[in-house]
Amino acid sequence: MKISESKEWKQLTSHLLEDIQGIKVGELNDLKSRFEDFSYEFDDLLIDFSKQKVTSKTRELLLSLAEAANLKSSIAALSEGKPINTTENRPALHTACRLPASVELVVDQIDINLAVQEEISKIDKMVEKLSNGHWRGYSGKPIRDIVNLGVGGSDLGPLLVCEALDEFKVDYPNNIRVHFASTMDGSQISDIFNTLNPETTVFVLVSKSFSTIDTLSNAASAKAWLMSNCPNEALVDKQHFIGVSVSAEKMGEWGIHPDNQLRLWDWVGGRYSLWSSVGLTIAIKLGMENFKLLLSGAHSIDKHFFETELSQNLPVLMGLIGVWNSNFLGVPAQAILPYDARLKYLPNYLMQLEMESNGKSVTQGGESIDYDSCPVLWGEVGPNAQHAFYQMMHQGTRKVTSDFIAPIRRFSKEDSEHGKSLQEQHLLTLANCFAQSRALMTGGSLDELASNSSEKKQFPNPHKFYPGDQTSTTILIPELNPYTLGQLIALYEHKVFVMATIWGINPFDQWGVELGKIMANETLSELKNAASTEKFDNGTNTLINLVKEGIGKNGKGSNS
Ligand SMILES: O=P(O)(O)OC[C@H]1O[C@H](O)[C@H](O)[C@@H](O)[C@@H]1O
Repeated sequence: MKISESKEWKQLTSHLLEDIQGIKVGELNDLKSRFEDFSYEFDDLLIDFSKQKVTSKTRELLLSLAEAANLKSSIAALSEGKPINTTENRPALHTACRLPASVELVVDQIDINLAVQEEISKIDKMVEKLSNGHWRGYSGKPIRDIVNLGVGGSDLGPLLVCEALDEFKVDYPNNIRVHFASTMDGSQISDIFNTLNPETTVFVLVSKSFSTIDTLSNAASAKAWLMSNCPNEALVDKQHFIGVSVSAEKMGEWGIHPDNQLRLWDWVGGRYSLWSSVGLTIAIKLGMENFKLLLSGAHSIDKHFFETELSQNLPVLMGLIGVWNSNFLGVPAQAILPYDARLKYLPNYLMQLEMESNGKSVTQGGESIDYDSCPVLWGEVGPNAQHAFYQMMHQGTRKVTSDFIAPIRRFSKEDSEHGKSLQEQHLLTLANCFAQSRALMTGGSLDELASNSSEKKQFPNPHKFYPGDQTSTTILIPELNPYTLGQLIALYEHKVFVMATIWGINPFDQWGVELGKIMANETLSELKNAASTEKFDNGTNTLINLVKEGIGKNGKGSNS
């Protein structure tokens, strides 16, 4: 039975019609105990749902929906390593990558934490060798630059963490820096070639499958760059390339030396993999201690998710409210708004996490669903987004729900003038964060606000009127550090799982990305073929033929 046919789903629909429709979220927030009733804490992390359009009854009915969808047993299946990724017949065990070393996790009679810990020691050794200057390039100089070549899940997680925690980077004597190149178009990798020294650069080829053309094409260019400086391929491979993949065979075929291979398992999904050897660049930049703190922050959320009753379980509540917004309130979009520029890659990271996991329209059993799944997610650092797309959120026609994310503490108190000024800037940022969620909720008229009058005008200027009634969740972390960032990311991972479970879909496969890859291969052979093509649709054929004919080569828009 589809979840939309359940009694609990129907009760939510009736609740919407009878109790919620016509109510504005701002009216709910007028109740004195609102914050107390709808905010939750775990460790020092606080989630405030008071600006969501939910009442106690909504919460109660959503929790019943979770029971009806067997959420509890699904959470147990996730934690125990049952093969819940049914289309690929394997477990989803990213949580195993952040287990404390002393804990056993036996799956199919094997303690998989042994394999995890073995890989962590290999990472540790590599970090040590790089940091003490013993890893040397072809000319004997110590390595200074590490370039992560990967895309999607093999790029976004390490990129997010390395950028967000830059202040925690290790001050190596040889001043090691990490860089990222993901796009197949060559722009990023050519910047790397223009700025780094081949003698002191190591490339980390991160690809779970080791067959992703984006990464392999960047890797091929990297090898060509190195070999134009040192024609000894074996030496280049040994001193300048590390591989991270499920397939030792493919890494070997490419030329990755066995000592430089880090292992990944098919039970770690790409977009859930930053906790594994995929996080090598994180460990290099932040050091092993911080990498382990990141893992333990995530593990604290795993324990909370696996062990806490549904009504007090943060990812469960986040997921259920997400379902309520998508399926009952009909909110099609979700904005991710970190009020801290260090989290600038969080929106991109969550776009992949949520939309690649839950952007599906069939159940685990292959049946079409008759309700919406993943909303459209997008985002930007909040203060910048205020000057860009908030206009649409305040006065556009679309419903949007937002996550406002901010650290409570930022700059430590310093007596210097600029220290005080930075403190002020942090307060200014928090003020904007809280004001924007309030403004989205209450709306109002600019004229009335400007005149400080509580009197409502009968005909407010429509251009200066804000309808309000946009919902949001506020997530506050005490401060941004490896532990709290681990918590934040794990929170979202489990929220995605909760939503998938309610919708009955598999969040761990991504068949939707395959068709385009096949078509790109066919298109490439046509582009390379000198004769004009008629193989595809008229529009596509024309685009291909235009490129072959070199249209626009001598016009004003060309400088080649
Ligand atoms: O790690 P790889 O096998 O190279 O995959 C890299 C990425 O590309 C795929 O097409 C998927 O869309 C992503 O889920 C994946 O993270």
